[in-house]
Amino acid sequence: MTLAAAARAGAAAPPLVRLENAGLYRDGRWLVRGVDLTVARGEIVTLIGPNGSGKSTSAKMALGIERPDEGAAHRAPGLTVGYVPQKLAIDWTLPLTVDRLMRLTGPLPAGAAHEALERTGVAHLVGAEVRHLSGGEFQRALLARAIARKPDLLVLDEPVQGVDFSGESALYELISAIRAELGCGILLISHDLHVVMSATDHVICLNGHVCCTGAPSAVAGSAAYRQLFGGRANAALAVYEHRHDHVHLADGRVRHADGSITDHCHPGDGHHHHGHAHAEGATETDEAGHV
Ligand SMILES: Nc1ncnc2c1ncn2[C@@H]1O[C@H](COP(=O)(O)OP(=O)(O)OP(=O)(O)O)[C@@H](O)[C@H]1O
Repeated sequence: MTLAAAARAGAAAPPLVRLENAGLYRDGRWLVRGVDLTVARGEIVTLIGPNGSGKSTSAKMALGIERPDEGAAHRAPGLTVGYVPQKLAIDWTLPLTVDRLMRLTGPLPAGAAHEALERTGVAHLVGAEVRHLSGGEFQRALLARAIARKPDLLVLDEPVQGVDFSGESALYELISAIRAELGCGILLISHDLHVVMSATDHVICLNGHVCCTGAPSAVAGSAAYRQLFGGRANAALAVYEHRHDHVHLADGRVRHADGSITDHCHPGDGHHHHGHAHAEGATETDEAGHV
């Protein structure tokens, strides 16, 4: 049964794509190994990890661009995919309009290019030269190109690169809205831990292998994740610590949101307004595991 037929029949959505213990071996080494991931319709799954940790490689195995040397990659029959690659092989010295960019990989139904460009907010740039676009406009044009055929699965490799901070959140909001409208699944690769952690359903943290995986709050609280990202992890973690307005220090004392340190904390002492996490023997750095 095709995906569309399954949806019409109201059948439980099968995974759009699944990697099982997948690994890719090149030039005498494993680029990545042991990757398990599943993306279902309506779900945003995010791959995070340092440079060279195998994020793009894993996405390419999921897409079928690279074939795993061990493990397996499964895609739903008839799956349609929209892909925003991290790098585009474009000759920037040649003229290329946005309209032409939309059709580089094949013809589009009448109106589809306009509709997609409209959805991503850059329809007015249809005749513009791609090389003249700002970072944000370019990413929106690439996103339009990826959604123009209304894919079942969107694979977005660093979709906010070259976009400033305020533009980033607008773009992530747009991506979430598109997920809801198209009902597609999204496999997202991102460096923006802070934003990603609040925008995704499931996080897979890679470092040549799966270092940790789960709901964003669980991954953010894991020691492996914090070791990998250090200070940046703490910033991302702040998203999940909004209920925590104090920290239990290793020596048993309590540091409050206003910076003051007391021997104990009491619900009525005015320092905090919500419940708090008592972490047995927890230090400042692993307290988040108790969110
Ligand atoms: N086709 C290939 N042949 C050989 N090595 C490759 C190939 N593709 C990627 N690599 C290497 O595999 C490793 C993982 O690359 P990958 O692009 O998956 O990392 P990434 O996590 O997406 O990194 P980044 O955040 O820098 O984009 C890197 O060391 C890269 O140089």
